[in-house]
Amino acid sequence: MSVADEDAENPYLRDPPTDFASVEELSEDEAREQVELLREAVREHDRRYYVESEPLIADRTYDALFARLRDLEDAFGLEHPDSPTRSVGGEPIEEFDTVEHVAPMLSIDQSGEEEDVREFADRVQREVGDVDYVCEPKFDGVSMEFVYEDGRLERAATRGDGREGDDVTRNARTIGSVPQKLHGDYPDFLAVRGEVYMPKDAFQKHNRERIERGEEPFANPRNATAGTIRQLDPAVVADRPLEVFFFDVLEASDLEDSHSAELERFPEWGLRVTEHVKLVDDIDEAIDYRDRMLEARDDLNYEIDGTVIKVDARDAREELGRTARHDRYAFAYKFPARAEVTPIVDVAVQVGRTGRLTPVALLEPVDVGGVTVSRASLHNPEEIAEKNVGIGDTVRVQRAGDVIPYVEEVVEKDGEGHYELPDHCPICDSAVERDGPMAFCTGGLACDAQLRRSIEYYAGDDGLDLEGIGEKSVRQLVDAGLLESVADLYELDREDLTALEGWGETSAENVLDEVEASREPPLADFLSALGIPHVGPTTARELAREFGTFDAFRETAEAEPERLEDVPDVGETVAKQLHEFFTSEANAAAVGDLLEHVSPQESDLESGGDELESLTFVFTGSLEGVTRGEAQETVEAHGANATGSVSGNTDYLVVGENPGQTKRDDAEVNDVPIVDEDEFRDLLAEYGIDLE
Ligand SMILES: NC(=O)c1ccc[n+]([C@@H]2O[C@H](COP(=O)([O-])OP(=O)(O)OC[C@H]3O[C@@H](n4cnc5c(N)ncnc54)[C@H](O)[C@@H]3O)[C@@H](O)[C@H]2O)c1
Ligand SMILES: [Zn+2]
Repeated sequence: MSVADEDAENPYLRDPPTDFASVEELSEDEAREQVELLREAVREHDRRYYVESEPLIADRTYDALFARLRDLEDAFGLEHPDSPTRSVGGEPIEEFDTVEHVAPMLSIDQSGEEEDVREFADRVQREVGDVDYVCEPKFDGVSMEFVYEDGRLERAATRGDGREGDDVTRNARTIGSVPQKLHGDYPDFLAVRGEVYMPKDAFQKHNRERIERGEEPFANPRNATAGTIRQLDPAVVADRPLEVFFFDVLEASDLEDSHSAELERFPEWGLRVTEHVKLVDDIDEAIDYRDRMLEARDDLNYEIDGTVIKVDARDAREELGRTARHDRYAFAYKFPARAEVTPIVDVAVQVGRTGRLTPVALLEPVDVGGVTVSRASLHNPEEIAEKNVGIGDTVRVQRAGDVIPYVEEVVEKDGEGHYELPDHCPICDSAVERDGPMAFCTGGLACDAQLRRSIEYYAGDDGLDLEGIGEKSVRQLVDAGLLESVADLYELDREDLTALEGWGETSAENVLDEVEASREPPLADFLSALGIPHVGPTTARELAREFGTFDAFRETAEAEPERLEDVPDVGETVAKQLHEFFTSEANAAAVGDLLEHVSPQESDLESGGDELESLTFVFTGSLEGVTRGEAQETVEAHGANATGSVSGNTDYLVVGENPGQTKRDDAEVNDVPIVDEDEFRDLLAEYGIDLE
């Protein structure tokens, strides 16, 4: 079954409900059915959360689904050993060796309600009498096992499914606070549990760099940590600031008789422990502790999502035992979600393709409409001034549709005045100029950010769609000095490419083939690929239809821009943009360079009929008799759309030699028919269209 089918049937995958009718209102059959769907959905959420580090839903929502599943299983006697309520989420992933843990690494029973905490304490009291509790922050990071033999770090593994995890020892060795060797009088054998995390300030700094480099920032420090610890290249891990707090002994050749005594020895051995550990002698104090930590939360340099209350004495712990999912001696008292209102920690500046600077607020992670966000757009300097937003202010964050969240208003003003954009570009240091409400870097293609984005755009979906040339490879090529202009794409050679890290013969060959095949692009694609502001694929198609050749179009744009306004989609602003683009010396030179390598074809968009109207095609890989561009042009000439990426609206994915994997995956997911070149030709023939 494909994911698309699952989505249609399973209501608990995307935007699931969090309120449920009481379990008594369900018939047994209904309960069974809901349990099945919930299990399937929870497994999928576990996979996305633990394996992909890209959850689909907010933690609160997940918790609600999980609680519902458990309630139904309890109420209708539907417990089953394979249910996700009976295990710890997160299958190990293939790229790492799988290792079995010294002792099971379980989850913790948890709730945000005081009454549940008291119920936990009552049960402990009933089973083992009065106890002391150790209270600790509940770190929101990635749980790991560390095994020391004769004081040496032998192994570090992720929690995985609780029994087996991924061996990430090489990565863990790059974390400064993970000792390679223990000090003092350590036990011969020691397996400890710790939480690896990214400190908040380092997270914001790292996200800031990602934003400024044009990469997708991480949603929150936990995702950043999970994504980092599973990096295959330890050098990448070493580059990212991770830390660890150790918080439990899993097993040791020599054990103290209480958890607190154990924790006291950790620092002697060189194992880092939070200073916030507190030993208390009743549950009221443990509840007070949580309330105090909730207040202290924003002042800590690490994310915590609650506190953990643990029975201190080892014999009482053992008597309490464990379920398949959690140890019964501990309980997590969770914090409420931070909602929509949050402080701005810093501002990063993103430089776009046209040099436009977009200030992005870096936030304390906050829940907005069920999704954790840690950055929000501030749009432009004028808006910042109007809203009077500054670093340190507490703001309300909103999301509109799927676009990135934005800062709506200041709720609490911390200082005076508002954030001012730098007067030099953070990437290339050229002067920044204001144009109306917006600010631009004047560096042009001398600005690495603009250069990279222009190349990405040229090679992207709205441009010539060169597979294998994306954000990551462009950065690599620009950093290596191989691309100083878009036109340099056509000067790449095999030796340059294979010398780059991570490039093999095949990937180099594929990229060179793609570039080679793009030398005679359809005019519309070429116009769109130039990345002229306001000229996307649709407008480009209209322009191509109107002018037929690149030269005819350019001459008009240079000399008679008013005439451009006759073209559908083109108004005064766009006409002016086009005129400015082609009369700018830098752009004229860049286009001139490109035209040394590329000859846009004369457009024959007018010539066809509308036989294929309402169909959308996507092409991948190289076709035999024609270039991909020509095939696109042909279907477009007959009224169809040709787009760069597969979605639910795509009708056919046409697959040639060396096709891209992403498009095929997307087609599978969206149930889009995949056809090869012959089938494609047959299809056209049915409409009386011949592909030359
Ligand atoms: N959004 C989603 O789709 C999704 C999917 C799966 C899980 N989740 C979220 O993950 C959480 C459940 O995951 P979990 O099973 O890892 O539980 P958890 O992370 O909430 O709690 C258990 C973990 O707490 C950690 N921990 C931190 N500080 C600790 C301390 N001082 N002492 C002991 N342990 C400490 C341990 O490493 C342990 O792995 C829930 O909050 C759930 O919402 C979300
Ligand atoms: Zn710049």
